[in-house]
Amino acid sequence: MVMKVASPEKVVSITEKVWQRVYGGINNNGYYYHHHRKHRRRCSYESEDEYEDEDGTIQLMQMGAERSKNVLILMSDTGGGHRASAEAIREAFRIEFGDEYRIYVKDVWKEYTGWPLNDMERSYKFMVKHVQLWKVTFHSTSPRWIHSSYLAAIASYYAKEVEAGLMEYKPDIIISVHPLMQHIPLSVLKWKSLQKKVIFVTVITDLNTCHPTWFHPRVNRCYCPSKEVAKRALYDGLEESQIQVFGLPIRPSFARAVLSKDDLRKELELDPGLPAVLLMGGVEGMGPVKKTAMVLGESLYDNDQGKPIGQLIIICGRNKALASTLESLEWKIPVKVRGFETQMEKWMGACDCIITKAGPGTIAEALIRGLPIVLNDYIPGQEKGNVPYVVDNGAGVFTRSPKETARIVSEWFSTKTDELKRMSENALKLAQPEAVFDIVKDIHELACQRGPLANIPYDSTSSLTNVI
Ligand SMILES: CCCCCCCC/C=C\CCCCCCCC(=O)OC[C@H](CO[C@@H]1O[C@H](CO)[C@H](O)[C@H](O)[C@H]1O)OC(=O)CCCCCCC/C=C\CCCCCCCC
Ligand SMILES: O=c1ccn([C@@H]2O[C@H](COP(=O)(O)OP(=O)(O)O)[C@@H](O)[C@H]2O)c(=O)[nH]1
Repeated sequence: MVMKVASPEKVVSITEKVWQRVYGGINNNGYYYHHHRKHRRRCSYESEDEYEDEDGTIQLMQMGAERSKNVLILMSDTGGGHRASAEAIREAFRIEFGDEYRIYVKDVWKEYTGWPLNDMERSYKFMVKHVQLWKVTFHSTSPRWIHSSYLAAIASYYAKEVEAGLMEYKPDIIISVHPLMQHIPLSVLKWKSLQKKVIFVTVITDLNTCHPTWFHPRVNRCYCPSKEVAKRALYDGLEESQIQVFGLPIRPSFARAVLSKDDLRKELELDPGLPAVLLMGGVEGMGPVKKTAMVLGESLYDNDQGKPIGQLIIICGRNKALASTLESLEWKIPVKVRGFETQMEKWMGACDCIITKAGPGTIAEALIRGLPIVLNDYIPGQEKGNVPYVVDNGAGVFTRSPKETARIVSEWFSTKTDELKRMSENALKLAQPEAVFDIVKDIHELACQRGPLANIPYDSTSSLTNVI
C-alpha cells in the first residue's frame, strides 16, 4: 500500500503524519485511531519504508500491510442465528478496523458442493419439523467417532469443491459460526499444508447444550458464549489456551445504539402508553405463535373496564403463511403483525417483554435490551440448555402452555410489574453486548501474532486430487 503525505514542517514522525491524515490521530504509545474507530490497535510487525518524490511529497510504503486481510466467515441459514452472528462479526470488524480486513460471509457448501451439504437449510427445516427425527440425529451423532467419520467421508468426497470455495476468497483468516463447518475446511487446509498459515477460529452460537461438532482440536481459537460451553469444550479435549469466553456475538446495532422507547414507539407506529409484548419464534416463526397470539388477544383486554391493558407485536420472520393468517384475524387489542424484520433492535427496544422459542440469538438480543423472556418452546439438543440459562439466572420463565404464557404477561402488565422490573434487571446483568467486539479484537491479536501476511500460496494450479 502506498500513501502520500505532505513534507512535515515540524519534526514529527512520518508514521504520525500519515496516521493523522488517514486515521485522525496517534497517541504517545504509538497507537493510532481511525476516525470511526474507538479501539486502539497496532500490529507490531508493521514496518515502513519512506522516500520523497519530485514534488516533495513523501511516499510511505508499509511493508507487510500491502493489502487488507481476507476474512471468510462460514455460515449457513439453518435458522437465523448463524447469519445474525456472522453479520455481527463483519460489522464489528468494520467498526474496529475499517478497511484493514475484507470480510466475506458465505455458505461455501451451498455455493460449491452438492447434496447433502448444499441442501442443509431444507434438510434442517424438515428435521426440526419432525422433532423426534432431529432429536435422534442430534444425539446419535454426538460421539466424536460417529460425526468425525461422516464428516471425513464428506470432506474427501467434496474436497475439490471445498478447496475451490476457499480459494475463491483467499482467506488469511477463516471464522466458522456453524457446527458443521469445522471438520471439512480444516481437513482441506491440512491437505493443502495451509494449516500453519491460515488462522481458523470457531465462534459458537449456542449458549449451553451445543453439539460436539463445534469442538475441533485443531482450531486456533474456540470462542465460547458461556462458561457452560467452555466446560464442554475442555471436556471434549480442547486446550485452555484455545478457549475464550466473551459471550454470543450480537449485531453492534444492539450494543451501541442509544434508543429511547418513546421515540421507537413513535417511529414504529405503536401505542405510546400501553405496555408492549413482542411475540416471535426465530427466523422461521416456529413454536406456538398463533395459539399464543390468540390467547393474548383476549387476556390483554380488560373486560370490566372495556379497554386493553397491553399491545402485541408479532414478528413472523420468514413464515409468510403465519403472517397472513394472523393478519386476517380480528383483535380487541392493538396488534402489529410483521414479516421478516431487519431492525430487530428497534422492535425489541420498543417492547417491555418477549415471548419466544429458546433461540440463542433472540435470547442474547433480548438480554441486551433488558427484556424479561417467556420461553415457550425449544428445539431438542442445542436449544434445550438455553432454558435453564434464562430461568436459573432469573431473566425469564419457561412454559409451553399458551394460556399460562398469556396469564404471566397479563400479570406482568398489571399486578406484577415489580417482577417484570426485577427480571429486566437480571436480563441486563446477563447481557454481553461487548462480546462481538472482544471477539474481533482477539482475532486481530491472533493475526498480529501471526506476523506479516503469510503469502499464502492460493495458486489455482495445485489440486487436492493429488493428495487424497
Ligand atoms: C446435510 C449435511 C450435513 C452434514 C452431512 C452429514 C454429516 C454427518 C455428521 C453429522 C450429522 C450431524 C447432524 C447433527 C449435528 C448438528 C449440530 C447442530 O447443532 O446443528 C444445529 C444446526 C442448526 O443451527 C441451530 O439452529 C437453531 C435454530 O433453528 C438454533 O439457532 C441453534 O442455536 C443453532 O445451532 O443444524 C444444522 O445445521 C444441521 C443441518 C443438518 C441437516 C442434516 C441432514 C441430514 C442428512 C444426513 C445426515 C446423516 C446423519 C445420520 C444420522 C444418523 C441417525 C441414526
Ligand atoms: O424477522 C426476523 C426474525 C428474526 N431475526 C433474527 O434471527 C435470529 C434468530 O436466531 P435464533 O438463534 O434466535 O433462532 P433461529 O432462527 O436460529 O432458530 C435473531 O438474531 C433474530 O433477531 C431477524 O433478524 N428478523
